Amino acid sequence: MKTLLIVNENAGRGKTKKRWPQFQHYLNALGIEHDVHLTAAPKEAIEVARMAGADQYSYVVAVGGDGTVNEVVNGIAGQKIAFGVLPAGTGNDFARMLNIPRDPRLAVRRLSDRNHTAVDLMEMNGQLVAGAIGIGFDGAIAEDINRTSWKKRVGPFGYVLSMLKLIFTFPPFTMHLKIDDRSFVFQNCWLVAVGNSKFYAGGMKICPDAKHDDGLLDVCIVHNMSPLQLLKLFPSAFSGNHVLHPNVMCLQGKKVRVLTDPAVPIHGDGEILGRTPSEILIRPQALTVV
Ligand SMILES: Nc1ncnc2c1ncn2[C@@H]1O[C@H](COP(=O)(O)OP(=O)(O)OP(=O)(O)O)[C@@H](O)[C@H]1O
Repeated sequence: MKTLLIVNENAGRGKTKKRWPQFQHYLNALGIEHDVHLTAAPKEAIEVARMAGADQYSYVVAVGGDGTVNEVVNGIAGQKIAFGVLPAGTGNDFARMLNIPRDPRLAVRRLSDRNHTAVDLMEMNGQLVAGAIGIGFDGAIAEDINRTSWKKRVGPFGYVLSMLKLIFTFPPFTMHLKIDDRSFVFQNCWLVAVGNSKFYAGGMKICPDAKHDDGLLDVCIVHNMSPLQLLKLFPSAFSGNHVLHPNVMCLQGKKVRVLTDPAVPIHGDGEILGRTPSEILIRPQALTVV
């Protein structure tokens, strides 16, 4: 069984370069034969993973964080390849979703078990997303973080800084939402999050009831509140208790359409995916994870 490891040494704010030899030590100790590709630039992992089937690989493992996971998952789409992850990023929400340990020894041991599990994926405009899609305020925060590279390097602190910067200037929007055959209109909407996983931004439980293998999209809408009310609500997103607020609504479905006035930014697992309108579909059990 040929295994390819795609390693992003830049992940984890550059710490993966130092941690990677530890992973390699345990891979060799457990006799996992593998080839290695070290990425030289953003998006390269997509192209490398895209060629993996033609090169006879049965397993492709991302070594990095959620950005690397996203690139590899998109690259192997449509190929008969099982996906694995050795978490080495900052947030590691995909690994958290599957209880994959951060400790290199334990993570490599889990990989060596070769147990397979099927995981749902989301698809938006031809792009696959494994964790969560954020539309509106959340998308604007992701845009701000991606614009300012040092904010990426300070992890969750960068998220909070961008949030504080934007909370008093971001204009809430009108949203027409269609979930399967149900239609809704929300005024003064701050954000809508669509989750396959409950985890986002390094452990925040934005869609706390989301399950990665239930064939459903979980939708969380935050609307009709002042900037100060939103700020007060924010810490409760780490426990998932924000959904108890009367102006937070949770829904589920298989197809979500979002139309907003004005158009607002969208991110998928922290990567910018464009602006509304958007259509998000669930692809049940689309990914085999080892
Ligand atoms: N050689 C490289 N140089 C610079 N950037 C790279 C390189 N290889 C990959 N990248 C980019 O690094 C970015 C960050 O990687 P990744 O998301 O895996 O780590 P992270 O941000 O630390 O983790 P997380 O997303 O879990 O918080 C990705 O968007 C990827 O495109």
